[in-house]
Amino acid sequence: MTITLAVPSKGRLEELTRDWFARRGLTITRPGGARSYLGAIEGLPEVTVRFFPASEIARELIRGNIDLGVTGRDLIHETSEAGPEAVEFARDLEFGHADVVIAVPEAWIDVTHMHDLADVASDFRSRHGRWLRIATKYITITRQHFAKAGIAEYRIVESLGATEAAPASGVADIVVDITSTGSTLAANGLRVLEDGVMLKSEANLIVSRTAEWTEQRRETLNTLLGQLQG
Ligand SMILES: Nc1ncnc2c1ncn2[C@@H]1O[C@H](COP(=O)(O)OP(=O)(O)OP(=O)(O)O)[C@@H](O)[C@H]1O
Ligand SMILES: O=P(O)(O)OC[C@H]1O[C@H](OP(=O)(O)OP(=O)(O)O)[C@H](O)[C@@H]1O
Repeated sequence: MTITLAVPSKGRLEELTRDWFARRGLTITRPGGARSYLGAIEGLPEVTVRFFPASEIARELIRGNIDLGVTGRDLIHETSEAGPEAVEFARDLEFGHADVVIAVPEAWIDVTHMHDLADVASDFRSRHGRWLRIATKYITITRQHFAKAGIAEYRIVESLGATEAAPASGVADIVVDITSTGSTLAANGLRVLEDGVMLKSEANLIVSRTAEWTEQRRETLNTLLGQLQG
């Protein structure tokens, strides 16, 4: 029985995913070229490969529309609070490492930890006449983390790109974003809080728990996972 494997269609994860499979003897082909969204694995006709953006892979795994896929752990957590329960993280692929972090302007010298930020947030409105603004595309993760930290006095400014520029341009006060080398944050005069790592992420081979797993389809999955061992 056929199962569907979703592979990132572009960006940093695409080539690394193909390399990872190739090192385990499995060649992912894309016969229609870079604009085609359908592929295959040589020698495994029961696996259909589909190419999607990494964020769509997360969404469709959670919904059960695809059976397994490669995407970043952060995107599963961000897509829905229930995301992590809807999937099984089957293999850490050991690339795409990055942390979702809270960063503040370097000039905020007294703000080094979340409890300092809580103080800033609670005073912000009386001092500045508005709520503390957080620029991010990680809305779900931010809400969850701030709720756990007991911080409710803030506003999210949704950012779809160049998040780190938001404080300097006056669009927001602080940011929640993904970082690996830290150079983008540093270049924009931002510093990660000492307890400001909200999530550690990496590329992962992820199995949907909500897909329809008949015995035969589970067998195909196990054959594929067996080939990817080691
Ligand atoms: N600097 C980085 N270093 C390593 N991994 C990163 C970095 N930035 C993002 N990632 C990871 O890459 C994945 C996102 O890939 P990509 O940006 O291709 O996503 P996408 O949803 O396809 O993109 P787009 O937003 O352009 O549609 C996420 O899982 C994220 O954790
Ligand atoms: O900590 P760093 O190594 O500086 O990486 C962080 C940056 O990477 C991502 O952006 P993007 O997808 O544009 O990646 P790019 O910076 O690699 O182009 C992310 O949104 C950060 O802006």
